[in-house]
Formats: sequence, C-alpha cells, structure tokens
Amino acid sequence: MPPKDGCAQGSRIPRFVVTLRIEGLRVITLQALSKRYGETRAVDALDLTVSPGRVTGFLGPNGAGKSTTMRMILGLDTPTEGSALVDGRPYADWPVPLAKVGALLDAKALHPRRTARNHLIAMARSNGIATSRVDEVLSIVGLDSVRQKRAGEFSLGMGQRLGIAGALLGDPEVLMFDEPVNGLDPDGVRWVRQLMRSLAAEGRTVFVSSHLMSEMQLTADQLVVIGRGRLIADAPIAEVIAGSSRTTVRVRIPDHHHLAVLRDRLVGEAEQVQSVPLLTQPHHPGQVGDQLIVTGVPAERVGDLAYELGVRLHELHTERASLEEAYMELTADSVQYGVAVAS
Ligand SMILES: Nc1ncnc2c1ncn2[C@@H]1O[C@H](COP(=O)(O)OP(=O)(O)OP(=O)(O)O)[C@@H](O)[C@H]1O
Repeated sequence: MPPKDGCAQGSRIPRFVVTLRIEGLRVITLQALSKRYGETRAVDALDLTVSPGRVTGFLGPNGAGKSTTMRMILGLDTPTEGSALVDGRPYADWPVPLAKVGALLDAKALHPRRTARNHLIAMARSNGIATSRVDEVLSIVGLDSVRQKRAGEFSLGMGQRLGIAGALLGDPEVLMFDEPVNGLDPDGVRWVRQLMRSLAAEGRTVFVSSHLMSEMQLTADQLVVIGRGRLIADAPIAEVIAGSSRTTVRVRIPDHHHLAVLRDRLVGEAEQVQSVPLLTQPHHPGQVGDQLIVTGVPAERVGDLAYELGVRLHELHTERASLEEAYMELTADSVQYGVAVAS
C-alpha cells in the first residue's frame, strides 16, 4: 500500500504531479497584436505583458497606436492578427467584464442628457452591479455634489472624473486609463496620481497612457514605449532613464596627470569621455582641477577604476536625464506628426 503522503517509499519525492491553478493573475497579454487600417499599420506585431502591482505607463508619439491597443484589449476593435487577453481570455468572455477591467478611454463618450448618476447606473445594470456602488464611486471621484447634473454640462475635468468613476465601478482587477489627467486641475492631477499608485499598491494592474512625461515620472514604475505601432522599450522607469545618453557621470579630479590617466582608461569602455575645464562651468568657488563627463559607464565603475589606478577624486556623481529627455531620444525616429524645434 502506498504511504498516505503520496511519496514513494524511501523517497521524499511525490509520486504525482500537482497542477496549480493560480486565480486572479491580473495580467494583460498581447501576442503579435496587429491592427491595420487600410495602408496604416496602427499596431504592428506587439508582444507585451502588463503585470499587476505596479503602474505601467504607456507612452508614444501621436498616432503611435496606444488608443488602438487599448481598444483591442477591451474588444472595441478587432485585431487584424494576434491576440489581446486579460488573464488568458478575451475581455468580453469574462462573466462580469467591469469586474475584470475598468477603463477610461474617451471621457467625452457620454450621453449628454443623462445625469452623472444615471450614466453610472446604466453601466452598473449592464454588469449586474449594485446601485449602491454608484454612489460609492461618485464619492471616491469627488462628484457627490453634481450627481444629478447632466453629463453634457460637465467641464472636461469633471468628465474625466466621471470616466474614472465608471472605470472603478466594478472594483476591477485591471485598470486602463487613456490620458486620465487631460483637463484636470493640479489638484485633480495629484489625485489621479495618488489613485493610480494606491490601486497598484492593492495589487491591481494599472495601465495608463500619457503624454505628460513629468507626471509619468512621478506615477509609473514600468514604462512601455511604442512608436509607429511597434514596441520600442519595456523596462522599469529607472532603467529607461539610465539608458539615455543624457545620463552622465561627472568626475572632478584635482590633478591634471590623474585626469589623463583615468580618461585614457575609460576611453575603451565608455560611450563618450569628455574633458571639461572647470573654468568653463558656472562658477565653483574653492574648487580646483578639471572634470571628466562620462557617458555609458555607471558612477560605481568610474569610482572603482579611479581607485585601482590610484586617481584622487574630489567629486563623483551621476547627472540623470529627465524622463522627457530619455523619451525624446527613444522616439526620435518614430515621430510622425512633428515640427523641428531647437533643443
Ligand atoms: N478608426 C480608424 N480608422 C482609420 N485609422 C485609424 C483609426 N483609428 C486609428 N487610426 C490610425 O491608427 C494610428 C494609431 O492611432 P491611435 O489613436 O491608436 O494612436 P495614439 O498613440 O493613441 O495617438 P494619440 O497620442 O495622438 O492619441 C493613427 O495613424 C491613426 O490615424
């Protein structure tokens, strides 16, 4: 008779295979997702996984394919090829779609004569959600006092708040927002940022498109950048910034001979090494020596090399690119609708 614990005698290895079914993965998976409109490849063979527990910023120039991608995830557009799944199923196959994915795509897509409350009640009914939840979300988004006002009389920012209320209605595991801070006042922008961060902290998947780089820098953990429908980057925000050629290491070295020794050692390893006399920089009282500006090697490595070579340093620090600079560099070849601007 086999032992009760299912292990072979004399062995700790179980004799049977256990298949684990993990519920609620909260993952968006795009596989070779493509959408063509005539000659236009709006989305072009996009492979992507958007994971829970973090805010994923979705960036790209005008016409890059962000909205089309989001529409395909929600089944509002049909892929020409490939698939867009939420936890392994198309959005529409979930029994209560609003409990799986809540989305704000077009804040203006409202019935103008319907009140805010009735708009949400209609949405709730279509998904079997209790009316009490409507009042809850109106309160969460700060529209309590205008619940009986017609949506057609709403300002852009109020419309955004109502759209966000709709996204929260089903208490969903996955949230998608297309330009959520569009039209919001600074207080509203900060509120949306905090909302997205707290939704991610609760373990939900938050996928948000925006053109506001400074806002994305404060909100997102992960960045997905697309251009002309194709994936350009999918990385943690710190990695995207560190990868920019505008991120440099500045080293101040008091001794000219030492400077030359370290520069010669770095030349083969760094993307670029520049000697910059301190005198050409803004005034640095009491500082002596010249500087090296190094690209493509982290500060830790520069410090270690200086130590190995016996080079004395007076200053070593990283000057990080802004997200905007990193983004401009990544998408330089993908901008379709732009005018030349001096940088
Ligand atoms: N219904 C449609 N019919 C024809 N072309 C479309 C349609 N929807 C989108 N496109 C085209 O697909 C491409 C991607 O558009 P999309 O709106 O997805 O880009 P986006 O990244 O969201 O842009 P934006 O940042 O300007 O909102 C564009 O060239 C656009 O003109």
